[in-house]
Amino acid sequence: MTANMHAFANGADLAGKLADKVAETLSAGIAARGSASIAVSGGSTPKAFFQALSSRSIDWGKVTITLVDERFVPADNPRSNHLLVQENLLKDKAAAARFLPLYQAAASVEEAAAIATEKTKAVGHPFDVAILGMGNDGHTASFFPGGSNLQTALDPNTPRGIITMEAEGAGEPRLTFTFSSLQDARLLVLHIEGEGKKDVLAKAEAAGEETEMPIRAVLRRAASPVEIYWAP
Ligand SMILES: O=C1O[C@H](COP(=O)(O)O)[C@@H](O)[C@H](O)[C@H]1O
Repeated sequence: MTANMHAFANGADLAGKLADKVAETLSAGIAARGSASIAVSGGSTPKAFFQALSSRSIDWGKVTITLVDERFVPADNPRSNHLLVQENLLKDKAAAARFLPLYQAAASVEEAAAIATEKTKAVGHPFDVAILGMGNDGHTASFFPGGSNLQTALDPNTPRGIITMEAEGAGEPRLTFTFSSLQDARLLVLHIEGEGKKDVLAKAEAAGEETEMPIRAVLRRAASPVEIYWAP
C-alpha cells in the first residue's frame, strides 16, 4: 500500500544502514517477544548486507533466520541461497543464530515444500523482518512471471507456508514462501541496486498486471509499508 524510498550513495553505505535497521528491528522483537525472525533473499544483491549484518551486536541466539525462497538444490550447490547465507551471514556474531533451510533432501520438490512448511510453521506470524529482492523480470521471492503456481503464490487467501514454483526464468524448480507469509513482516524491505533495477521498479509501479511483474503484488497489496533500499 505504501512504499518509502531510501536511496544511498553506494552499495557499502546501503549495506551498513540496512544492517543497522534490521539489527534494531530484531532487537526490538527480542525485547517484545523473547525471540525474533528474519527471512532473507538470495541472488547477487544481498552479499554486502549479509556481511554487515553478521557483525552487529544483537542477541543472535534468540534469532531464527530463514530464506524467502530457494532453488531445489542441496546446500553445496553454488546456486543455493543457503550457501550464500552460510558463507556471508551465518558467521561472526550471527553464527549463534538458528538457520531454517527451505531445501529438504526429499524425493520431489512438492514433498520438500510440505516438509519445509512444517519445519518453519512456528516462525513468521508475522516475520519481524523480510528482505525481498527483485529480478529484472519483476519477480520477487520465487514469484516468477509465468510461474506454475503463481496465482496460488500471490493469492492472499493461500495459507502461510512454502509452495513450489517452476518457470522458464527460474532455472531449477523453486521453493518459496507465499505472498501471505511475507507481506505483513514488521519490517518489509525491498533491496535493489543499480540503475537497471530502478527502471524495473518504475515499470512495476506503473499500471499493469501483477502476473506480468509479480513484485506489483507486494508494492500494491502488502499490509506493511514497503521500505525500498536502493543504491546505484
Ligand atoms: O532468483 C532470485 O533472484 C532474486 C533477485 O536476485 P538478484 O541476483 O537480481 O539480486 C532474489 O531476490 C531471489 O531470492 C533469488 O532466488
